[in-house]
Amino acid sequence: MTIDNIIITGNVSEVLNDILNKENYSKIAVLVDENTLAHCYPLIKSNLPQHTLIQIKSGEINKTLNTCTHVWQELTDQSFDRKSLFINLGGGVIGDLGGFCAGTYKRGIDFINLPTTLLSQVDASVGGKLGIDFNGFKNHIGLFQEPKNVLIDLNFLKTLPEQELRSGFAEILKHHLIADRTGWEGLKHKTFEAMDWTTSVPHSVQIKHKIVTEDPHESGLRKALNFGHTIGHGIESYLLNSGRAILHGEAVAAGIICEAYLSYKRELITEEELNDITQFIQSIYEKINLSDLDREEVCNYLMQDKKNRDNNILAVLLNGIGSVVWDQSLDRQESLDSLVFYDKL
Ligand SMILES: NC(=O)c1ccc[n+]([C@@H]2O[C@H](COP(=O)([O-])OP(=O)(O)OC[C@H]3O[C@@H](n4cnc5c(N)ncnc54)[C@H](O)[C@@H]3O)[C@@H](O)[C@H]2O)c1
Ligand SMILES: O=C(O)C(=O)C[C@@H](O)[C@H](O)[C@H](O)COP(=O)(O)O
Ligand SMILES: [Zn+2]
Repeated sequence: MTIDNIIITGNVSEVLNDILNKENYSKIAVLVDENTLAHCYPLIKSNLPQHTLIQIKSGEINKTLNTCTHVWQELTDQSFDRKSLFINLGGGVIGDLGGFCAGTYKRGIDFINLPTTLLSQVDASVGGKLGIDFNGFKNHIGLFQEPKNVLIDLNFLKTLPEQELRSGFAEILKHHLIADRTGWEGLKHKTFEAMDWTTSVPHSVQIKHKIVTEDPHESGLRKALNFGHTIGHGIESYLLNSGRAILHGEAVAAGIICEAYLSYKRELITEEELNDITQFIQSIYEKINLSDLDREEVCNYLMQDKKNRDNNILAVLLNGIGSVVWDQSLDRQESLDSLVFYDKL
């Protein structure tokens, strides 16, 4: 299946080779971490023309400027010029950071995303949001720039740990809640084990692609994709910076419960809809334990959310299932209340 520059294939190596044969890149770099080097690189290696491997350490904790410096240094040492190509072979951390490095090196060189996690296949590789964390704030420094191509191959998922699959599933769930009411009605009765990635990956890619095509730079509609992320990023950032890191999707799942609760409090969804969402998420994700003090700390992080304006926290809430409203002003007490609701589940 192909949507614009996104190709879903069962043979990523061949498709990549075809693309490279049509271009005349001066040099090629492939960015990996230790896991994608071991599990994903073997799937593309034999068909790749001469290239340089650049390796970084895995994990959100390394999505930082220091890691970028290492990448830019390698490109510079090996005289990569503006006709070079950068290939991101990995999950969302590799895609966000590698895309940021490529998009800024000599003011930008082409890059191709080969997403290897469920989360990056259904979300992070699509839409050109690139960046790194700074001073502990998520994606604080970055830019919008589209990859030349996104090549999605479900074969990569065969080696992905189950916890990572569950994390990626949170973004699939988000896509249903913000844009597909009918799909949610079917999904909510399923177990995680019954999920079929061959249908749900293209479905999610279609939803995300449609939104980012309409509003690439997040002036309005694209904020829908941030549902669950106001509180979710607060939880993720706080726990990362206090040495208790959890996965992005795990934080987003908790954020979805909190923001669904806020939607219910504003009478935007019914109690039954809220219950369906919380029960479904509770059946898939372990509860994140947050003390009173932790919840206060999480709320401090909300002040740096990129959707804010004039020091107002502006969240995205559900407006019925399958639809959202954005720029919804949120005060600290409401945010705390939503975290208390989550805690009491
Ligand atoms: N740009 C966007 O639109 C966007 C969207 C959603 C999330 N994100 C970002 O994406 C990041 C999370 O991405 P992620 O969940 O892919 O995490 P990740 O990139 O950290 O990858 C998860 C883990 O799986 C390993 N791995 C990757 N592919 C593998 C494979 N096929 N087999 C075995 N191990 C493999 C990685 O080495 C890593 O340890 C966060 O930083 C988040 O902010 C960005
Ligand atoms: O693509 C988008 O737009 C999203 O918001 C997708 C999110 O799942 C993703 O986590 C994104 O990186 C969050 O963006 P941010 O602007 O809140 O950092
Ligand atoms: Zn996300």
